[in-house]
Amino acid sequence: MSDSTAQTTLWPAPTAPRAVDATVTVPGSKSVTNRALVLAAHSTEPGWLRRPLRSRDTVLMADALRAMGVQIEETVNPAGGEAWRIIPTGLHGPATIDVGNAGTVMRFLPPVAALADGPVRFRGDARAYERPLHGVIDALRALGARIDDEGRGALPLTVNGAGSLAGGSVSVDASDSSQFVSALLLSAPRFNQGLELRHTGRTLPSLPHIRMTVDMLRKAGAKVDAPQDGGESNVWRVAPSALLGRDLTVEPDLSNAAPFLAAALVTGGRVTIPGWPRRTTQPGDALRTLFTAMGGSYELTDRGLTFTGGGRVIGLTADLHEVGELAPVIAAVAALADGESVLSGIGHLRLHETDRLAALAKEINELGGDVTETEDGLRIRPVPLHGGIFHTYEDHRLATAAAVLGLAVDGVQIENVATTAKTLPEFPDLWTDMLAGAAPVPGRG
Ligand SMILES: O=C(O)C1=C[C@@H](OP(=O)(O)O)[C@@H](O)[C@H](O)C1
Ligand SMILES: C=C(OP(=O)(O)O)C(=O)O
Repeated sequence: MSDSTAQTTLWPAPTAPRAVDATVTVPGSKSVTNRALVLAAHSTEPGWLRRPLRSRDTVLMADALRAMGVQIEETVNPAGGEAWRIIPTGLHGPATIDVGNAGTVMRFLPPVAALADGPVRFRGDARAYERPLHGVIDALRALGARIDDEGRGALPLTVNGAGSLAGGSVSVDASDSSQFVSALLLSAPRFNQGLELRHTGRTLPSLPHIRMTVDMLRKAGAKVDAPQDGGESNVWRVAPSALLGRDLTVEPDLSNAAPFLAAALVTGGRVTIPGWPRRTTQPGDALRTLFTAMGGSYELTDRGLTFTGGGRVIGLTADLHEVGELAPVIAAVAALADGESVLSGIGHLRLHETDRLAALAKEINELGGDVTETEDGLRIRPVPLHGGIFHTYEDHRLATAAAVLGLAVDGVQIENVATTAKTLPEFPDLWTDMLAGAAPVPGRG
């Protein structure tokens, strides 16, 4: 969490003048958009991606695929939002890919590069060089790829693609990140022998994200056996096959809905998120039950999800292993609750955009809070907070968590709120519009 304090722009987080009552249109899912781009690049025919998320992580993904020869044309969707036409071509190097600090880009693309013809070099933000990539690098090597990583198991690296990859059986320890598994599965239909992946680690975080990978692979025509179907636990099998071009409309990013639903909870107000899917693999769907346990209630109708705060915020004891992405905002809500919270199962958050456990504890405590790090999570005792600077360590979810605290605490100043551009560039406007009770942003029909 060390290298981010150079940014000094401060955003005064608005306090909530009253209970919020707003409809907030949340842009598309990062995880769905970036998986869809990879699958479309592997397809045998062009595809459409409607209402994709346009943010730093997804633009990095699109630009990286373009660098390997994929055509991505950006058009306006007559039904609202954007529509990207993806025209797959023979993947090739030489190319240089900037992964920024996007886990999806740095993990999902080395397997794609292994299928490209020519060298593909990967670089990224300073933090990206600290995030683990060993699960992807070691597995690709075992499956036949040539990779120069100076023995680091991390960036920078060059994948010397040969135009095809043998594939076969491999064991992976993905306890650091579920993205190791998703990365290999997403490209596996294109491996000559497909893939049999056995997870050997002690724990496997973010299972909903792996289910999302399997679901999207199947919808693109891949044949996948997965533990979620009651098969052998910890083993995924993907048969070699062609993939279909899809016409896919991206769901709203439910993890990015977290701060807005949190606003309903902590102000005792009401927020509606249009387009909330009835069925989804997104981990953010768990917010319905998690925030209900913290004192709110919800209604899921054709209009979307309406979440209503109950006037008091209850502390939460929960294992967030499957939904770690939600932890920063939940921690902020917990700091405003009327009882202690213990969030566990999220040791892997130390490997995210920043060490999120250390950063949350430090920054909430700087505002007068009482947060301690445990071995695999956080213990949060609510105490009266005061204003101050909340450092964000170039972590979008630290910034949105700080905004939640700012609703109830005067004088919270968020350093570099623009870091929300990683997945939600519109965040400051959506937030102030919500507090003004403004209408939904245009673009989503
Ligand atoms: O596959 C994905 O789209 C993601 C998987 C998760 O990663 P980890 O398993 O590393 O937590 C999640 O936190 C990340 O934001 C997105
Ligand atoms: C962990 C996250 O991102 P990444 O895809 O960079 O891992 C996140 O968005 O919370």
